[in-house]
Order: sequence, then structure tokens, then C-alpha cells
Amino acid sequence: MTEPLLRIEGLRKSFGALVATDDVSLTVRPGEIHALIGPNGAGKSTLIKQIAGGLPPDAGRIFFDGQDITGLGTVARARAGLGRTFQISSLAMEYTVLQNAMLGALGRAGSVWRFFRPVMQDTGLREAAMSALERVGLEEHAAQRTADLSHGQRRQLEVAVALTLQPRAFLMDEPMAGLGADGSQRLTGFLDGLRHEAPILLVEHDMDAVFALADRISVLVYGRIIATGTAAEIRANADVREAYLGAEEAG
Ligand SMILES: Nc1ncnc2c1ncn2[C@@H]1O[C@H](COP(=O)(O)OP(=O)(O)OP(=O)(O)O)[C@@H](O)[C@H]1O
Repeated sequence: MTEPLLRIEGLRKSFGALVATDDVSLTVRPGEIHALIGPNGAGKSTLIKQIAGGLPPDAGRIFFDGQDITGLGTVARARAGLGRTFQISSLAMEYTVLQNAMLGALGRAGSVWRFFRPVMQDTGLREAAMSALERVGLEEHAAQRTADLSHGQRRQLEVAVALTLQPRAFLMDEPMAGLGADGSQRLTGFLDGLRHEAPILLVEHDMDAVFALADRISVLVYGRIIATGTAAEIRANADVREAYLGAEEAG
């Protein structure tokens, strides 16, 4: 079996008495989309933050391409090739779409924005940003102010910012949130192809997208993974139906 690119072992995180991540282990293999689903408050975002480096775990280890990255910060992880999209937009609304694609990528790679003008004239970065915008279908909006984009276009721009750094794996926190049926179908098609370039750990509430895309699905309930399997296995899993749907109805 192919070695996983990302491997999480025994991750734990508590907030006071609340165990938000309870001994979580999972892998993301080359070429796959591994979806992480679970009811609101299950701990999905908390887990993504620990993998991205923004939140230190209490215990457990994270390996990326065989290297233990548990002690690295967000910038070092982004530089190592871990790309990320956010649940809440991290875009600078007054900047143009192209400026966001360039500066957002640089910010994640830890570069300082002090030399705004030289950065904007960096042709290599500009080309990488334009090519990322083309891939998500935003090239015609490059010169537009980000504040004037629709909600769906801003989500596409988030993906373009992550793409500009040409990551080797993606962490995506609800990329479909707030997209209409068209937008989420388009993004689904895009992610479908993207997995071959860089595998994706995908947190998503849009179950149509999850079941259409995921090679494997892990179900998180109260901070614990209760099942991991293919879409068919997860659909048929009685524990998942009971715990997930029960908690969702109660929530
Ligand atoms: N910084 C924090 N301090 C205290 N509690 C927190 C903190 N961050 C998250 N929590 C709690 O940890 C639990 C998991 O939250 P988290 O946001 O990870 O869930 P989620 O599965 O991403 O939910 P959603 O689907 O609604 O985004 C929740 O009970 C939440 O209130």
C-alpha cells in the first residue's frame, strides 16, 4: 500500500473539561480525498487547526512525508507543502483579486508585506497567482476589488490563494460553505481533479459533495473517530447512522 503523505497519530486536545480531539489517528494517501464529517461541534475545525499548526495538541504526533512536523509552526508547515483553506475568509477585502492571490500566498509562507510594490512585481509569483486564478475560473476578475466578488467567488479565491504556493497536500475546511448548487458542483469537479496533484483532507457539511468525492470518509463524533471507510461502508455503518444522525437531530 502507498505510504501516506500525511499521518496523524493519537492526537488529543482539551479545552478545560472538554475533550475536543480524543485520540485521533488518520492518514491521507497520495491521490486521495479523505473527508472528515461529523455533527456541529464534533471537533473538525479544531483538528484541522492542529494539523495546520495553529493550535498545539496536548498529545500525539503529526507526520508529513515521513517527517515529524508536530513541533513546527504554521509557516514552516506551509513551506513544507501543507496548503490550507479556511472556514472563515482570510481575504483582504480592499485588495484586488490578484493581490490577494499573491500576498495571501506569501503571508502563509511567512514573507513580510512591507515591500508591497516589489512583491507585486515578482513575475514568478505573479505567474503562479494568475495560473491559480485561471484554474479556479477567476482570471477575468484579477483586477477587481475582492470586496466586489460574490460569496462563491471569494471561496474560489481562497482555493486560489492556497494553490499559488503549489502545496503537496491540502487541508480544506468547508470549501463549499455558502456556495449555491452551481458553485458547489463546479468546485466538486475541480477538487476531483486536484486530488491527483495533491491529496486533500476535506472537512465538509455538503454530503452530496462528500459522497461524490471522497475515497475515504472518517466520521468524528465528540472528538473521536467512530468509523473510517469508503462512502459505501460509511453509508451502511449502523454506528455512524445512529451516532451521527442522532447527534445532528439533537443539535
Ligand atoms: N478555543 C476554544 N476554546 C474552548 N472551546 C473550544 C475552542 N475551540 C473549539 N472549542 C470547542 O471544541 C468543540 C469542537 O469545536 P469545533 O469548532 O472544532 O467543531 P466542528 O466540528 O468544527 O464544528 P462545526 O461543524 O460547527 O464547524 C466545540 O465544543 C467547541 O465549542
